[in-house]
Amino acid sequence: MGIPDDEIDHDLLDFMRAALQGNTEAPPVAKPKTYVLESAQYIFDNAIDVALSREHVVKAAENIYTAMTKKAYSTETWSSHELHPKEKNEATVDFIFTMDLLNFSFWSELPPDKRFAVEYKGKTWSGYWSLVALLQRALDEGIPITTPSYWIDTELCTDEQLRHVFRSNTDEPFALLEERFECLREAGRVLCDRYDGSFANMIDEADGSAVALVVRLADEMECFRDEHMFEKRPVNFYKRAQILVADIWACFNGTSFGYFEDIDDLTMFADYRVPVTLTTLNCLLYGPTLEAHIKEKKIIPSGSSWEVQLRGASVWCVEQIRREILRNHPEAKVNAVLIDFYLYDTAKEMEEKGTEMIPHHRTRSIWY
Ligand SMILES: Nc1nc2c(c(CN[C@H]3C=C[C@H](O)[C@@H]3O)cn2[C@@H]2O[C@H](COP(=O)(O)O)[C@@H](O)[C@H]2O)c(=O)[nH]1
Repeated sequence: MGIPDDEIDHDLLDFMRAALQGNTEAPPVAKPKTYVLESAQYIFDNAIDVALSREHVVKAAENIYTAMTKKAYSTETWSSHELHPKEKNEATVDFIFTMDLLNFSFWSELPPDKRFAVEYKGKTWSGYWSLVALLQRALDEGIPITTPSYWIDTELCTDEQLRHVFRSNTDEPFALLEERFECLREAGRVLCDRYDGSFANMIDEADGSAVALVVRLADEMECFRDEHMFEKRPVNFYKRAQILVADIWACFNGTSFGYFEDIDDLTMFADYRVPVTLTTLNCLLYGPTLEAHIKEKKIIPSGSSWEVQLRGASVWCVEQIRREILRNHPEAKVNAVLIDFYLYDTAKEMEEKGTEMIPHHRTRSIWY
C-alpha cells in the first residue's frame, strides 16, 4: 500500500521532477510543520495502554458528520457561545490570545457548589467558561487584563491585582494561579519586545499560515511549548498554541485576522475533555489498569507514559474520524478543528444532561 496522498509533499516532488529536467530554480521554501500528527501516529503505534476501535470510529464518523450537518456546525458556532467576544476587531484578538494563554487545568474534585466558579451576567460559570467570564468581568471593571503591556507593568499589574481578577465566587482558588501569572508575564515580555505589544502583529508575521503561527508561538514562548518525551523520542501536542490559532480562525470566520490557508493542517487539541467523548463513543479504549486508575480519579502525572498515550491516541483518533468523514463525504466542510470543537461542545452537553461517562483523567499542568 502506497503512502496516503495527504502525506506526500507534492511541492518537494514537483521540485525534484523539475530539477531532473534541468530546471534549477530556487527550491520551494519548506512548509513549516508542527509534527503533532507525526507525534500522535508514533505514540499510537507504540502505545500499549490505549487502543482505537475501527468499527466505532467508522460509526462515530457518520454520526458526527450527520449531527454537524444538521446543526450547520461551522466557524459561526464559535461566536454563538454567550461569553465569546462578538466584535471582529483587534481587541477581540487580544481577548482570544489572553484566553488561550490561560486555557488550562480548570478541573476540581469539589462538588459544583464548592468548586472554583465565577458569577457573571446572572449566571455561575465553571471550567473553561469561568476563565472567559472572569476576563469579561475584569474588562467590565476597567482592568486592561487583555493588554500585554499591562501584564509587564509591575506598578499596576501586581500579583494582588491579578488575584482580584482571578477571584472565585466560592472558597476554592483558581488552580495553578502562580503559573498563570507567569504565563502572562512571559507572553507580555515577548509580545512587547518583538511585536509592539500586539498578538495581531505576530499573526501578520505568520503570513497566512496557521502552522507557522503555531510553530512561532512554541518557539518564542515557553508557556506554549507543549513538548514531551515518549519512548525516548520527542513528541509535540502544542494544544494551546493550536487552539489559539483555531479560535482566531473561527471567531473571524476564516477572514481578516482569521485568514489561514493551512487551517486544515491543525489537529485536535489534546485536552482532558474530548477524550471523554471519544471514550463514550467507544472509539478510544483504555487498558484495564489505566481505566481503573481514571475511574478512581487518581492523578496521572504530566508527561507520564499513560498521559502521553492518552493525548496522542486522542489526536490520532480524531484524525481517523476526519479521514473517514472525508472518505465518505469528499465535499464535507470539516477539519480537525471543527470536529474537535463539536466533540468538546458535545462533552459539555452530555455533562449537562448527566450522561453516564467515564471521568476525565486527572493531570494538573499548564498544557491543557
Ligand atoms: N479539545 C478542546 N479542548 C477545549 C475546548 C475548549 C473550549 N473551546 C470553545 C471554542 C470552541 C468550542 O465550541 C468551545 O466553545 C476548552 N477546552 C479544554 O477543555 C478543558 C476544559 O474543560 P471544562 O473544565 O469541562 O470546561 C481544558 O483542558 C480546556 O483547555 C475545545 O473546544 N476543544
